[in-house]
Amino acid sequence: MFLHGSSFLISDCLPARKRPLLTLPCLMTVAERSVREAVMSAFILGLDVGTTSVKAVLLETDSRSVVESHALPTASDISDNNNGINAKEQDPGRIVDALNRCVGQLSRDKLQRVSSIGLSGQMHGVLFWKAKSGCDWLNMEFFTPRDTSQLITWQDGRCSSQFLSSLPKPDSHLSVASGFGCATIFWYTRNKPEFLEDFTVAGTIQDYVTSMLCGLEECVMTPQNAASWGFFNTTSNQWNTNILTEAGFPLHLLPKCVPSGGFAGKTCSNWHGIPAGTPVAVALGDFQCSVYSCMSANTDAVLNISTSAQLTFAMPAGFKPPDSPPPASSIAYFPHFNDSYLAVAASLNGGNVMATFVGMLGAWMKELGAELSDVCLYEKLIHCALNQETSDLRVSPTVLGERHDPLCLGHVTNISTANLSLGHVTRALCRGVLDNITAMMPAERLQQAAVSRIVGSGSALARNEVLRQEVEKAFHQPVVYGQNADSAVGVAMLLCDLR
Ligand SMILES: Nc1ncnc2c1ncn2[C@@H]1O[C@H](COP(=O)(O)OP(=O)(O)O)[C@@H](O)[C@H]1O
Ligand SMILES: O=C(CO)[C@@H](O)[C@H](O)[C@H](O)[C@H](O)COP(=O)(O)O
Repeated sequence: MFLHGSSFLISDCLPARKRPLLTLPCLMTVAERSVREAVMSAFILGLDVGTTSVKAVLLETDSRSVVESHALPTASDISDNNNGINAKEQDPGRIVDALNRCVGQLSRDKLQRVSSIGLSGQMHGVLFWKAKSGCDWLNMEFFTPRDTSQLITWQDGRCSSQFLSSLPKPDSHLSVASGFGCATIFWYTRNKPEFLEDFTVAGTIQDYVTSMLCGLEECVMTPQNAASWGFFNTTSNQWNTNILTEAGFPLHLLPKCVPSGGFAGKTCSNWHGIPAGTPVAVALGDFQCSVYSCMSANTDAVLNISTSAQLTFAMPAGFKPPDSPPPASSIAYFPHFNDSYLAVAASLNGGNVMATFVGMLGAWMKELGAELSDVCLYEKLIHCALNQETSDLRVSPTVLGERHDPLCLGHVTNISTANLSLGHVTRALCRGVLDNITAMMPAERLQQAAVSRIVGSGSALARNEVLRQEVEKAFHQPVVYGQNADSAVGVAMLLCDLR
């Protein structure tokens, strides 16, 4: 299997016939490879700070191929702080610890020849920190967070529909939802203003890591991540400062916007062998980077399923989004690269639905006096569902609601005595994830956009054959799986292409 202790190789997650072509070094003998590496220039380090796991890849610049990759779960969810507000927070200490361990697993000799670092990560969320004391650098080798808040993630549900409707109308084509940085800051301003007094800077988790690596006292952010916070106009690439000021928003917490592909600074210290002074790009969105890694034609649609799920296609060059968002639309237009846009059905319910089911079963078993690890549960559930090719059980798995319809939570229908096995339930759950996202982005929209192929990406898809089978049933178009389907690869490829 693909698990090595608690870590896994990204390429190992794909079935053998679909494995990425990360093989250039394998075609060479060890001797040829060391000679080549000795004279070879450099590697780009691509990092993705995801909701469930962090990933690190080394991309060889001359061949533009991935030569090493690792992923590690962050196990950073905080479960005991709910206080009835439907909070979803993560511990940045655990995230940075997983990132340090993940980078530390890459070959040190290659890390010493990293020429630039690119980060992507989970969008929408917000972390607060103190400008001068956001982290401690230990032994001038790695850093740990110091004066920071928890990360309030994109899954956070504290902003009710009523609260959101009390906010000013943004000057943006993107509406604001719970879990969006600006909505969360508004929530603190109105419900717990003293909390904000402890902090001077805010950003996404990937922006925080970038700032700490570069020793910055401010936060710099790309339009990709700024758009995901809300109250940002992607045509002017500016925050809605007038609207926000009038509404009493703490403007000093807004990051400085820098174009996607730009650099934030240089590493302020040696980091796992990467020399101090290595350029670090401003962090990008994981969604855009996963698309960059695997969309090879503008007739491709990309279906990424990691913790969340996105089905997306590229809008034609020159597309300009409307001035304001269409009401309750399940499709949004997110900035990609070079003034282009992606039309996306961004579902809050992707691989996390399966993870919730696994978590629920694990908890039930514990209460009943039996224990099985999550890895074991995934394996058994997938096995059972592979033996149950179809099911008449219907699972609508929107346990987090959706941004366009937050109150539509999950439900199960058509339950009979004959469809209650684990195989039926898992099969129906996986089908439900696909039914939901294809309802958000109907087949006609894909046809109108002349989409001729679906490219599947994301490790929830790569690690779950039942989900892949349901993908293949859900679309008229042929489905292929991304060769280098991962945000960490995407951000490294982008930096390589920008050289
Ligand atoms: N052992 C496993 N077997 C199959 N699927 C898994 C396993 N562990 C996690 N997953 C799936 O992978 C998802 C997380 O994917 P990942 O790429 O790590 O997320 P992210 O990029 O959001 O951090 C989980 O929500 C779950 O559906
Ligand atoms: O909601 C959107 C875009 O609007 C998501 O696509 C965006 O990628 C967010 O980063 C995800 O929700 C989190 O990403 P992941 O950890 O599930 O990969």
